[in-house]
Amino acid sequence: MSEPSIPDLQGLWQQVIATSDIQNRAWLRRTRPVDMHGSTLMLGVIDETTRERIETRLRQGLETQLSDICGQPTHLAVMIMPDLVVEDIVAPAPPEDLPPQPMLPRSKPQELRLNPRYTFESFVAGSSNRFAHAAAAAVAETPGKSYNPLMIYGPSGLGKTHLLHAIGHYVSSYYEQLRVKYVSTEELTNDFINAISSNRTAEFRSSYRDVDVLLVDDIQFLESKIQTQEEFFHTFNTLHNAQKQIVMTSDRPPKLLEALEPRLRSRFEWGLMTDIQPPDLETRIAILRKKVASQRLTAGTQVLELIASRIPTNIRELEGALTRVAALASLNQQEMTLALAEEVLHDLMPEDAAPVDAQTIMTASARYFGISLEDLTGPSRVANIASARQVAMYLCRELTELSLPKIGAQFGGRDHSTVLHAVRKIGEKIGVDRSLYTQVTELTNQIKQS
Ligand SMILES: Nc1ncnc2c1ncn2[C@@H]1O[C@H](COP(=O)(O)OP(=O)(O)OP(=O)(O)O)[C@@H](O)[C@H]1O
Repeated sequence: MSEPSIPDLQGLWQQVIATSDIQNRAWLRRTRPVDMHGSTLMLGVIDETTRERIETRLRQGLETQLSDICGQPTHLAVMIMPDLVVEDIVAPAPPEDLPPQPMLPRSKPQELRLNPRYTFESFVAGSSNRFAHAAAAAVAETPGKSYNPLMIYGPSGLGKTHLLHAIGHYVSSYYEQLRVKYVSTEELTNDFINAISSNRTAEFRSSYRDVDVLLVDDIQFLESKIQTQEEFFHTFNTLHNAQKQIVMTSDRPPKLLEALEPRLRSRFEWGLMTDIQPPDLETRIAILRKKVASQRLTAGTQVLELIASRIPTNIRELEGALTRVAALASLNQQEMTLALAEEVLHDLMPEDAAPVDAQTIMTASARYFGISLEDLTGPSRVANIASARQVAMYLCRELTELSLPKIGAQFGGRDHSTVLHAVRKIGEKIGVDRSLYTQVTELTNQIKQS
């Protein structure tokens, strides 16, 4: 290979940045190619933190990418150059009011109430979601500048919320000055109703309009809520006029949100609409593989293939099945074998099982645990009642397509974070508490057969 001249080097490095995973790009913008010696690219970085990141986490992937582009094995030599000018390799440009370099990642999921697991890093892109993933990544990189609004739609459990949270994490990590707000449409509606009843609409407005990125989940729940639609219409206009980013998810494309005001529907179609389809088998296996790695589990390819082939559509169910297989393996202190996976899947997915609703799960749970439905949905914190309630919430999340706020509403108007806590707790506990595992399995069977 003849050595590329310096301008070519910039082009080469931009190609590398463009084909890197989104979560790495902010780091790569803190670098600049300086020279090429033989097959070694000298890379300048602005500080020690960036050097360390590249040396410990990114080097291998970057060298593979470089070698692919150059057509021969190519290596990196990284050096700190504090005076490095990095603006001109930033593409596309960040919003004007930002400094040219991204801030160091910082995490504020607590304030934002984002699920820390829902990041771009943990999202598997495949043919069914590639476009939505790329659009979300573009919006996260340059909020308000690429597609506005961005609307991601598709059936339940396919990663829409995951992508919305990933945008929130990315923007709040790399653009310190930008204010991000994430809400479910149920919360938005409740906030609005509370604001009206307590005469605090001005506060409501500023909390939704003084933001740079507004992320609204499950916008289909605005249907038929005339007053909230009216309010959201003005919020939308204010933000859009100010080039603030709006991202929404929905279970349907805007044109099928029939009970939505036409002027709102048409605004939702202004920017980019992108759907997510059920993942193909390979993507499902890749998702399982990623989950196994992140939870430090061990499972052979055959086991993952079996789970992925049995659960063809909903990714939440896919994860639920893996959790159960892992739980039984842990209880039995054995590997996740094919036989064990078969056993769990047989219980979880009997042939011809009809879809179940929350009411069925709640009635069956109350009966199974010998408590009343009132207790299940009431305020009691007595241990056996609270535990039954958590199991019922867990099963509602696993076996239905209801969102966390909707499940909370079924259980006496509880907050979505209470449901999330229950789902996580039961998911973890079934791996260490055999009697709980048995209860959850028996109850699932009863629900599926009812
Ligand atoms: N491509 C993916 N890679 C990794 N995990 C995924 C992917 N898609 C979905 N998941 C996981 O599947 C689960 C369900 O996804 P999510 O809650 O985002 O679905 P959704 O489309 O928003 O569904 P709903 O409309 O019911 O809220 C989550 O735990 C999410 O992390």
